[in-house]
Amino acid sequence: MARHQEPKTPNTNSTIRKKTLNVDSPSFMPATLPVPNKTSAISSQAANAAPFTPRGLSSGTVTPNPQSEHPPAGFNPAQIREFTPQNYDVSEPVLPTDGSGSESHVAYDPFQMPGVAQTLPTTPQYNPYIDESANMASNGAAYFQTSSAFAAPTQPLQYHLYAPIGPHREDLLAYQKHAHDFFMPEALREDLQKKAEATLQVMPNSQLPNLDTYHTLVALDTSHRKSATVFGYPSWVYKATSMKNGYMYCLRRLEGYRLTNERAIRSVKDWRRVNCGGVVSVVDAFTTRAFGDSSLIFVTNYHPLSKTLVEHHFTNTSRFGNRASQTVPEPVLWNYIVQIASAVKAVHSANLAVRCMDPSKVMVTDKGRIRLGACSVLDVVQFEAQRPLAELQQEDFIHFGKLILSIATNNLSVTTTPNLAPLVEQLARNYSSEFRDTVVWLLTPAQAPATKGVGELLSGIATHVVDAFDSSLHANDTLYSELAREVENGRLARLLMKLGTINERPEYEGDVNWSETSERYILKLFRDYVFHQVNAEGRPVLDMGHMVACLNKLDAGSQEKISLASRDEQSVFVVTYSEIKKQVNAAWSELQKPTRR
Ligand SMILES: Nc1ncnc2c1ncn2[C@@H]1O[C@H](COP(=O)(O)OP(=O)(O)OP(=O)(O)O)[C@@H](O)[C@H]1O
Repeated sequence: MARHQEPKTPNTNSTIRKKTLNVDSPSFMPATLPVPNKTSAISSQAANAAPFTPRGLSSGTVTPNPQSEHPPAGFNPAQIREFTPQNYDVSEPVLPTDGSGSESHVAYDPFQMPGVAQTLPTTPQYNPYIDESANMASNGAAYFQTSSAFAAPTQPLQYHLYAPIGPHREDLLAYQKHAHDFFMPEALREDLQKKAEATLQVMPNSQLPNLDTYHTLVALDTSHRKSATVFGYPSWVYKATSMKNGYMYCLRRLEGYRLTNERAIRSVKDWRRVNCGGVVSVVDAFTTRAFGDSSLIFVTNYHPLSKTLVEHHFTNTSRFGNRASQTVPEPVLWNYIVQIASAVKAVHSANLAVRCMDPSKVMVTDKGRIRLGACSVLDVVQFEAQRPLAELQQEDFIHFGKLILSIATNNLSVTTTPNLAPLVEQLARNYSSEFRDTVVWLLTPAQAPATKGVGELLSGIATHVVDAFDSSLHANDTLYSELAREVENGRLARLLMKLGTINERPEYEGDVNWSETSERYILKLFRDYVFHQVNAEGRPVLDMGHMVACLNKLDAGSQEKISLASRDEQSVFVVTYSEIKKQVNAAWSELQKPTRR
């Protein structure tokens, strides 16, 4: 532990002797304030305690002497209920900025909106952010514009109040907060971290070649068995890094494919126009001999840790934790139907056809989120067939129906079953007639010359589209609230980095006591105040809410005062967050200075 030196000229308001500082320490109440009339409730200890009168508030020097102010033995401020907590002490005196030391008792209500105050035009409001407003006048004008249309003066944003953005389901009281209320939910954080890890994963001693501008290939196939049923060629899937931009992409390799017509591969560029949340975006296609054969490569967006519908519903345990059951719930299937219908709409509007909707080529990229994963492949591979677009688009509805039927009946051979009637009948056991009718509609070809359109499908399932839209709005709200919480993290991280470079610095420009002297000493005590407090039993206070609140107030430079006790408990400095902020910035600037020669 570092030695403690008393500062030579600390920038403080007052100094008193004090026994213990803990998180419940009350703010001092100047003797001139009216004493609350609570005689019946006052404890004997509090009644006997000498009223604290701050001395030399404006002197700015430390005089650790006053024996008369030493509290009686056994004095425990934590037991005194009558003291007002430090946060937003409405009776806290406001020190004049001229440093005269005289006190004026302007009641400050931080929740009083200026526009609401009746007496506003005549009574000057105490502005706790006076420093910030000065700064904003110079460099924040673009962000905090004052509209002359409103008569009431605007107040700067109260950063440290840390407003939680709703909607909130739980009706919790203000104090009912846990550490996780301040941070991202564990499940979401874990999911994002796992995805980042998967994205950055590399294969040591990989024998896989570099392809065109793609390097660091990692195989994504979990089985070594390859069937050619879907595309007519065995296919392999890799994750790769682009040399051009450093992003990861998914490469699908069709083994043994020989390109005979250049126009076949050019058809892929039409797929770049399709921008839909239900389709894995197609980026490029090229041929290569890097694998020792003639292979066709499709480049698509990479969705880390995604699974195919087969892996998700037809294997024992899915990535999202639920045991794959024999019957997939109907709401899940409606959700799939809505998402695929939206994808089909986007593809058909781009004058293309999906063509491949095999369950092994539809990706589950997140909980309840699916994407068509192998678009454009059959356009190239079956280019020579030159089938009319209208015919392919009509066929999409049948592929769609077979996909849903396959998941609903837990049967992977639907695509090769000639007679689907028994499987359709099976739907009646577990699903509504509306669901069954929708599947039948998809599977039944239109009587020529009539054609089916995706608009017709969407109006038929409109109520389910609205349900899916509503749950999407809820999911969006939830993520937005999470985002709002995380917004604060960047500021706190910067502040912690600054404090980390200053606190306990072993040496600066030959001065081994640099971090312990002058205003840096206050920063050391501030760190103790934020992170090293103990409760009445001497146990560490691990209240993250306290830490987050302190750092936010420091970042905002609040005028709220706190008392910082020296480690030997002989001195206490009463300082505002605003002063500590100036000290952090001063020490940080000093560290940034060029080296003295
Ligand atoms: N765009 C993508 N982003 C991330 N992972 C993907 C992407 N496309 C496919 N994958 C993953 O690659 C793996 C292999 O995909 P593939 O299409 O080969 O499925 P498969 O079940 O092996 O089918 P088949 O037997 O027809 O090859 C799957 O786990 C799938 O989740």
